[in-house]
Amino acid sequence: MDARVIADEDRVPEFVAALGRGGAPSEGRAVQRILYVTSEMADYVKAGGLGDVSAALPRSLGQRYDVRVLIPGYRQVTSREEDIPVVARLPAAHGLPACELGRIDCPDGLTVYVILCPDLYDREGSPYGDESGADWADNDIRFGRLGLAAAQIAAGVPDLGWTPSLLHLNDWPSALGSAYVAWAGLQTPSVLTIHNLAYQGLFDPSRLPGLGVPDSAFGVEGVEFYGKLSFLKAGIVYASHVTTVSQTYAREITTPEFGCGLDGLLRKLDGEGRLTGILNGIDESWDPRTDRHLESPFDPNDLKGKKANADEVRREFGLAVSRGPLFAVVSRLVHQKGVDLTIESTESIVRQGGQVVVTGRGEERFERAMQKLAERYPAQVGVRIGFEEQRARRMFAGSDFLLMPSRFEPCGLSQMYAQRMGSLPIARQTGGLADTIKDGVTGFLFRDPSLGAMLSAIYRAVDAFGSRRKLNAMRRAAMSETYGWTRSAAGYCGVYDRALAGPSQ
Ligand SMILES: Nc1ncnc2c1ncn2[C@@H]1O[C@H](COP(=O)(O)OP(=O)(O)O[C@H]2O[C@H](CO)[C@@H](O)[C@H](O)[C@H]2O)[C@@H](O)[C@H]1O
Repeated sequence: MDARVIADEDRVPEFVAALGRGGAPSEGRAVQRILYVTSEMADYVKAGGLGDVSAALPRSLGQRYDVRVLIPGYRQVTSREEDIPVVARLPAAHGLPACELGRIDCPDGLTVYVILCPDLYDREGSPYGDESGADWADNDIRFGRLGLAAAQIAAGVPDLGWTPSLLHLNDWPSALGSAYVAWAGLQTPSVLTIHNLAYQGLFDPSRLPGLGVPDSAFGVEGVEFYGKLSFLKAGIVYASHVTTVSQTYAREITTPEFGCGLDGLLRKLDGEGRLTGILNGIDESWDPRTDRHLESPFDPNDLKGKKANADEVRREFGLAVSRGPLFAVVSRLVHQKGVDLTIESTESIVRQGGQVVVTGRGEERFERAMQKLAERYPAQVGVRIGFEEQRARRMFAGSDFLLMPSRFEPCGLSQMYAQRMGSLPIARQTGGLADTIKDGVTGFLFRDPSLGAMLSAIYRAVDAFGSRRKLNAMRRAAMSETYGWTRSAAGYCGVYDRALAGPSQ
């Protein structure tokens, strides 16, 4: 069945007006329908930046398209919503079980379809693993089911009354969706966004039959990656268009240094004009004038309130009262984020009269090393292992600087949140960090992933801290940067429209 034929027949010109946002589409023009497929959505569950993006981008695109979200029915979703009405049933295929499709209508008008399959999703833990951090052993089935559900919806599901014109897939957990579409002979175009190339969803080939991967697809031209099945590679091979979350990262991933073994394939895509970098935005709730989680509001023209937030953060982390600079770390504690460099630089920061507050969760060795620093310098270093957004907000608002020495960073959101809250990022010049921080104007960039390079950026920051005029000028510049979703949404519109127009465009 050609899903695009169905899409053109089913006109919904009243859609935008019904949402009360944007203008009505021009007379007689069909509103294209986008199914945004994701494994995280901050409304319900967030393990990292993908959750933020999935909550904001579909809403932002709602002015132009009829965008609906598809997510697995994790416990965090089903326990939050009273009764989720079942709107369709999706049949089993291969080793992937049958499931029901629920529908949630968010108060702001966004429709979220939920895959109701308690055996796969109703568990205590994160979307990807149990409470100890170990990946679920059946993640191939859990996320194969997500990709297949997307393709089944694209094929047209009886009773649903809605068939997407395009699938927008995100990262490896939904990437198999574009492969299922291709293997079923559907014409529905798909866009795959890579939020992090380092996570590829690799599985043993013994899993192929359960997922219904055709033998012919398991080769270098298809879904095989060094003898394993790669969900992400499947998405890259079969999607109509691939995007990633900054222009610099889009260039970087075509090189062996950042390409995680997929740079050859990505270079080919780039050569065909099928790889695009679109910077993420941040939503409007990140505003120090109105954020009710802060101790005191402030704005670029009146920064007095920032001090009250700093005092509160010091209290919360049990640090000594101080007039020195306060550095924050809000991060997954993993190699990508250069946490080892942060740990190594902390002693120097303390010697210069600074204090460091850390909130994060991740690899045990980094968690332990951070906690050791806090034990060694209890008045200067505070560490909270965990993930709590409100604390993160207070830290961005209260700190003077954010440490983000990422080894690679597809986009990065923390540095944008920090700037909006007047905290100047000290970051490596890579990926989205290079695209969102102006060195010496809104933050401090360094090139080499080395302690020496990071310390020289920290010295520059401490120096700026010594001049109230310079510091406040930089804070004002950082707070005035615009990182809204409008610009990003326009980028996705361009990509969608090209993919919808077909391969020859
Ligand atoms: N302990 C904690 N407590 C509270 N909040 C915490 C936290 N640890 C992290 N966060 C928050 O989680 C989010 C992390 O987003 P990032 O974009 O910085 O990184 P992540 O690597 O997860 O995302 C990947 O996807 C995103 C989205 O595309 C890309 O920006 C990024 O480069 C890519 O690596 C931010 O909202 C941050 O504030």
